[in-house]
Amino acid sequence: MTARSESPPSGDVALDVRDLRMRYGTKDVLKGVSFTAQRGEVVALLGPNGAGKTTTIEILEGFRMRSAGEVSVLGQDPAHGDEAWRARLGVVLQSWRDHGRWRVRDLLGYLARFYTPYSTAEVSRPWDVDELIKVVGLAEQSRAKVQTLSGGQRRRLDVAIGIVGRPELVFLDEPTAGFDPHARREFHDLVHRLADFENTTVLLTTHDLDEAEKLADRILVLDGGEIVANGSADQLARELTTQAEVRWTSGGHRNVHAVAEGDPTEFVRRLLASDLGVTELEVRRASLEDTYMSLVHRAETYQPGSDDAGAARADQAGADHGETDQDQAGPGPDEGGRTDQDRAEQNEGVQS
Ligand SMILES: Nc1ncnc2c1ncn2[C@@H]1O[C@H](COP(=O)(O)OP(=O)(O)OP(=O)(O)O)[C@@H](O)[C@H]1O
Repeated sequence: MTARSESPPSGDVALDVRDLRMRYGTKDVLKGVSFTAQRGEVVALLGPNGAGKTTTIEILEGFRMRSAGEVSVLGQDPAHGDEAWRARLGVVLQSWRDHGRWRVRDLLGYLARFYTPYSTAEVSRPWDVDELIKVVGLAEQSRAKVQTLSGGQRRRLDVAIGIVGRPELVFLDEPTAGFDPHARREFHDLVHRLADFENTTVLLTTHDLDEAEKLADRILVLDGGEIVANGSADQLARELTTQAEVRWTSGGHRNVHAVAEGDPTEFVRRLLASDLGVTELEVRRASLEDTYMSLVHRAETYQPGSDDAGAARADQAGADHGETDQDQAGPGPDEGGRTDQDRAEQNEGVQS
């Protein structure tokens, strides 16, 4: 591993990842991933199955050796992290099935004791077990055997185990998989509490865009081995998909027009000024899900040298030129950039 070539991160930086690369055999899974996370920041790592999220987290936790790149986790290279450094981290893995015969409180109490030597003037370790049990919503199950817990309760226990040492940085790999909406909301409150009151940095992976939007200060989208987006949910929706959909009814037909770039106001103004007899006008901004899908789609179809790239571009061109009758009847020129899905919706709108 090379020495750090740039200045070390400031004390407010919990995670500093530069040009991280990971190769399994001949397969490059991470191709130069760079990002930082500040103390107290909640960062969500999104990406399709197999994008390399778990690999990234495992490298940052020190469980997996990277192929190349520079990584600093709480000021330490995880490849050389000692016990004292590890005590400052919390880890919640995807699945963990063990200690079934232990009772919830006994297990947490047992694990908590390992953190006592790592208590500092700034951070008192471990977490008081009874308080922690309340915080994660397991007070009623405190005396229950772990094997009797439901899936959601079990996941809460996983989280409790991950934070019992009052970590400064928590890695959560798909923490709410299997949660019901109530448990999910309680978990979100817990993450906010960790970040806001304990100044804990949280790096979580999720497939739930709604969750990423609600929880994360910043969203990283990993695809094709690279970070293809990095920003708040609002920034991603604003900067990456400027697309909006204008829907209206005229002459008994539903219509959809995708405004790919800029402000839909001008289109709407022309629409209303036209003699189309417009009713039920609705302007819908791209959601985070739209943004995410278009990002991943873009990253997957536009890889240089990929056999699919030409076909994908041809598809895109087809979509751009695939004007429907309704487009021609519309109030102005097509802003272009529609996807196949948009086109399908348009056709559906025209025919309905
Ligand atoms: N130990 C390993 N040996 C070889 N290949 C691996 C190994 N671990 C992961 N991979 C491969 O690396 C890629 C990234 O896997 P990873 O588990 O990091 O993705 P992920 O983004 O977490 O996926 P998911 O959303 O499905 O959990 C996948 O193609 C996977 O098959």
